[in-house]
Amino acid sequence: MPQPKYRKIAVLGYRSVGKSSLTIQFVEGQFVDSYDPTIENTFNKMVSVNGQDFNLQLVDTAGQDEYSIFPQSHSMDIHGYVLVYSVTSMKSFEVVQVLHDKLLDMTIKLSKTLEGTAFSLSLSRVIKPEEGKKLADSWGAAFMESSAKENQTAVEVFKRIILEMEKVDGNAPSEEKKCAVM
Ligand SMILES: Nc1nc2c(ncn2[C@@H]2O[C@H](COP(=O)(O)OP(=O)(O)OP(=O)(O)O)[C@@H](O)[C@H]2O)c(=O)[nH]1
Repeated sequence: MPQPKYRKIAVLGYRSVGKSSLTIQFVEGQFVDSYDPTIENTFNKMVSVNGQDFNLQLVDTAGQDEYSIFPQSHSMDIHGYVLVYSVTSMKSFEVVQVLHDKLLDMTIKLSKTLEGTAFSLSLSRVIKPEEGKKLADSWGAAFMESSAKENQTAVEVFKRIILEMEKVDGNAPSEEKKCAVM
């Protein structure tokens, strides 16, 4: 069995888009209904993807807007980024684009996924899935929509970023096998 690979992932986005809920759903398997603005939280989780164990360190960052000064720490020792917007907030969709530009200014090789938190509120949806997909394609990033209420979609988000990081490392899997979360 190969040694676990250590990977650090930052979850970025505008305020109140569900970064913490998504991260906690993945790490603890529960949905947090209350809103408590994050300063910064770090979580650890072991996952196995395609027979390789990953020791993940997840940095749930404070919500940012276009005027926030991008913390230097968010560009150091990070292997992958999950950029989160809410499908119900145009502002959050604009902010991920600003954050992506800031990341590009700081880092050369980026693994990233764009993540639309779906909030299961299709009535108040303002960003169509096609728009998210188009933006992610223009970045060369993976794209998905998920709900922090559903464990499976939260797991899927982090599995995708692991696969993106593997691609950047030149370890593109020949075929998708399985993902186990421990
Ligand atoms: N219905 C629903 N509510 C969600 C979902 N994700 C997050 N929420 C709610 O949205 C609110 C904000 O979620 P957080 O996870 O705290 O958002 P955040 O992006 O971490 O916020 P900041 O720390 O301010 O940046 C909370 O009340 C959550 O319960 C979701 O997928 N569905």
